[in-house]
Amino acid sequence: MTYIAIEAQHLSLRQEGKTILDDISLAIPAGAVVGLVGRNGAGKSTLLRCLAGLNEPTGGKASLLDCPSLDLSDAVRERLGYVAQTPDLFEWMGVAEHLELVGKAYPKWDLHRCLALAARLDLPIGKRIPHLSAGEKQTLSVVLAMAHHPDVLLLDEPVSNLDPLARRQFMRSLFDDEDGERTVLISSHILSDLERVVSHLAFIREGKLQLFDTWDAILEHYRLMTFTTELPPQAIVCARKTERICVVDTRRAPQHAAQGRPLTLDELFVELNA
Ligand SMILES: Nc1ncnc2c1ncn2[C@@H]1O[C@H](COP(=O)(O)OP(=O)(O)OP(=O)(O)O)[C@@H](O)[C@H]1O
Repeated sequence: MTYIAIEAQHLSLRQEGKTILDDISLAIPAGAVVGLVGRNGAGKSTLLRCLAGLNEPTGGKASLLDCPSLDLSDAVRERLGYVAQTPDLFEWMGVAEHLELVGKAYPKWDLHRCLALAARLDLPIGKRIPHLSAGEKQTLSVVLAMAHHPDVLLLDEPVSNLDPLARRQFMRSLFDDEDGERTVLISSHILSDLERVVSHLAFIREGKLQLFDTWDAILEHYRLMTFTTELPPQAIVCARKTERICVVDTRRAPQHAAQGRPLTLDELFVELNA
């Protein structure tokens, strides 16, 4: 039976009088690859940090593999990989030393896998950290997060500095057969990359979870159509009523299933943030 690998229950975070996460509830089944999308400042990094136990929420709770994020057991830590938006590297070290140091912290560290991944992603093993480009630093963070065969991966814009070839290689490496079932939550603004790999999408806006659904369901059932008052309100995903445009989940309005047209992920993003 599928279990919930990543969970947020009524997660909220207020900082300096501002609401950053607003009552987010999300249950991600094991094996899902979830794209986390939203505009700049929507709260994606903060949500990932709360899930990883790096930020303490002011309300609600987060858990990974059934373990509270704020009190992760060593066993769960060993099954987790996290890539921060800004790589957190030791500037005085070299790439090889980094791999060795982090490897010692993980009993399941796989040197063969680490070197294979580094080669596949063109990581210059011999360089020192200050001499790495932004993309190379990001690649190193990815290798560090993945070489111990994590079951859960939290990835905060891991490909933003990578060129298209490196991005493709990285996306492929997420699905290495040898790793079996892995749950991934990945934030990215590069929607075309997400389209190729995700099973689910989570849209976040101003700290609120707007939408969480499978990509297949979005493709099959979501339609962009003219807004009319005949549409059942519960079927309307979002609407620009002044322009008489809305997105409808036709599972909740089967009588309107032939109206309008399907949307691309880019279009859905625009409508949800209009
Ligand atoms: N320490 C902090 N104190 C106050 N506000 C903060 C703090 N950290 C982040 N914020 C605010 O929280 C909001 C969410 O930030 P977050 O970094 O989670 O967004 P994001 O969706 O990851 O954005 P981006 O796509 O630009 O990376 C932003 O408005 C940001 O300014």
